[in-house]
Amino acid sequence: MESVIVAIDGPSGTGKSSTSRAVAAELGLSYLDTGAQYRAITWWMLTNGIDVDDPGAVAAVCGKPVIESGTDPLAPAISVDGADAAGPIRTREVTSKVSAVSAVPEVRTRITELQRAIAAAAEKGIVVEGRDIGTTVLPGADVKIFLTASPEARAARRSGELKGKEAADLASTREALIRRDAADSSRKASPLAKADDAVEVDTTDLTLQQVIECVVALVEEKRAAR
Ligand SMILES: Nc1ncnc2c1ncn2[C@@H]1O[C@H](COP(=O)(O)OP(=O)(O)O)[C@@H](O)[C@H]1O
Ligand SMILES: Nc1ccn([C@H]2C[C@H](O)[C@@H](COP(=O)(O)OP(=O)(O)O)O2)c(=O)n1
Repeated sequence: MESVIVAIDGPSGTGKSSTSRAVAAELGLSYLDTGAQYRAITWWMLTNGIDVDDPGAVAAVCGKPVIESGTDPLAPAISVDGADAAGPIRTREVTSKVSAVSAVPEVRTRITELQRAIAAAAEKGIVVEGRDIGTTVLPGADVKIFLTASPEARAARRSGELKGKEAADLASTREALIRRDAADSSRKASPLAKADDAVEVDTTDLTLQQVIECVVALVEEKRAAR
C-alpha cells in the first residue's frame, strides 16, 4: 500500500496527541509529536541558562541541542543530547515558556527541517501533529485535520491530567491555555492556523473514540480514492 501522510493541527487540549497516536497505531503508520520537539528545545534552553525571552539569544544557540524523536505510536519517545526528555518537557515551567521559544524563526526553521526528514523516512506513512503541519511543514499532506473544542472542554481535559503539586484549578488552567493559544496564533513565523484544505472537526461533544473513527474514515476514504 502507498504511504500516506496525515497532518493533525489545532490548539491545546483538542485531542491531537491521543487521536494521532491511536490513528497511527490502528493504520500501522509512524507518529510524530512536533509539540514535544518544541518543548524539548525549550527545556534545553532553560537547563542551559539561556534567556528564553531574548529571541537573539535563543536563535544563537538553537542549533546546538541534538533532538531525537521516536516514531512508534505505542511508545512515544523524545531525547535531548541522548538523555530521555519525556518527563521534563511536560513541566509547567516548560509549558509557560514554549510559545516564546517556538516563535523564534531560527528555531522553527531548524525544527521544521527535522520534521520533514522524519516524515520523508517513514516508509508506510506518518501521522504528524502540531500547529503548522498542514500549512507549512507538510503542505502536500494527503489528509489534513484541524481539531477544535470549546475552551471549557479543553481546560477540563487538561486539568484532569495534572497531578499533585502541578495541579491547578480549572480557571487558571483555562487562562493559561487561552494565553498560549493566542501567542501561538498571533506569532509571525508559521502561526497556529487551519489550512484552507483541512477538515475541521469540533471535538467538544465527541468522545475520543468518535474522533479517532472520524479521522480513520477520512484516511481510508482518501486511500480508496487513489
Ligand atoms: N474527545 C475527547 N473527549 C474527552 N477527552 C478527550 C478527548 N480527546 C482527548 N481527550 C483527553 O484530553 C486530554 C488532552 O488530549 P491531548 O490528546 O493531549 O490533546 P492535545 O494534543 O491537542 O493537546 C487527554 O487527557 C485526553 O485523554
Ligand atoms: N507544530 C508546532 C507544534 C507545537 N508548537 C509549539 C506551540 C505550543 O504551545 C507548544 C507545545 O505544543 P504541544 O502540542 O506539546 O502542546 P499541548 O500538548 O497542546 O499542551 O509548542 C509549535 O509552535 N508548532
